[in-house]
Amino acid sequence: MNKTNTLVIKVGGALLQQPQAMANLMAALKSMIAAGQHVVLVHGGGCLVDEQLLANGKQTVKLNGLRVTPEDQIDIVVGALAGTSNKLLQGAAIKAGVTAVGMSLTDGQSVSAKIKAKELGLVGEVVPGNPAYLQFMLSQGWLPICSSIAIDEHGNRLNVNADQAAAAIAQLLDATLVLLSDVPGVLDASRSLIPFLNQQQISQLVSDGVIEKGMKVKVEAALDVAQQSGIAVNIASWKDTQALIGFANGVSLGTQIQP
Ligand SMILES: Nc1ncnc2c1ncn2[C@@H]1O[C@H](COP(=O)(O)OP(=O)(O)O)[C@@H](O)[C@H]1O
Ligand SMILES: CC(=O)N[C@@H](CCC(=O)OP(=O)(O)O)C(=O)O
Repeated sequence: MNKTNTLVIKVGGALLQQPQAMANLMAALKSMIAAGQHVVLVHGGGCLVDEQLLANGKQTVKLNGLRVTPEDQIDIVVGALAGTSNKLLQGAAIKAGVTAVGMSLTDGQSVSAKIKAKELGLVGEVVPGNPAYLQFMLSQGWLPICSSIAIDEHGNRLNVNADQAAAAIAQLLDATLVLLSDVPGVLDASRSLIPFLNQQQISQLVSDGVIEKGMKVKVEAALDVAQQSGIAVNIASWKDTQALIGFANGVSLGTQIQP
């Protein structure tokens, strides 16, 4: 664990379709917060975005794991991520007895954002900004629940990949980062869990096509944080909440991405 005793936990969107798993996660977070652990929850919601785009007759295009976000899709994306996904998680937190604050990336200038690349449309890249807003909430023992929607200096709403969003928040708070997904961690070509990965092994697995799509974005965000902070980043499943509690007490978890 890091020196600030802060854990940034990112959950992928598939969790939001499983109420029992959300309840289990919130119960685990409640016990961690009661034990004095500071926790920030950053969330995705890619599958809810998919559903809403489909319901509105829109096509989804992804480039290197990132959703191309044209202007005529941004209302739907913001609604699905900063609205439905954020409030589903806040509801689960409140039901579990956790004091939770729903927020998005640019609240209190926590991060600053700009358009990542013209061909991606309204997709943002973010860098750490001012930690004061998050630090205040953590000092109260509250759980900030942060969506991956940002706003740039021109007022444009931007869609940020949630793993990259969590990486920026972890850097902002000098925190330990855990990325929880619907798989036990990074899997090898025969679908076995890889316990440790360094930069060289990651490059090899990416060029072999074993790590691809959303996992490629995730592993690269994890490596970036690990190398900048010197603290390993773990990729694991949100299904095993006991393992998460164990991790807060020093037990290994999923795949460890090493600096
Ligand atoms: N080597 C790999 N190990 C595990 N999952 C992988 C790998 N390569 C690709 N994936 C895919 O990446 C997915 C996780 O990324 P993503 O869908 O973006 O998750 P999340 O929504 O949790 O961020 C897995 O469900 C799996 O389909
Ligand atoms: C630019 C970009 O790709 N944004 C993502 C944001 C949500 C996300 O990352 O959700 P998961 O963590 O559930 O995958 C998207 O639109 O799907």
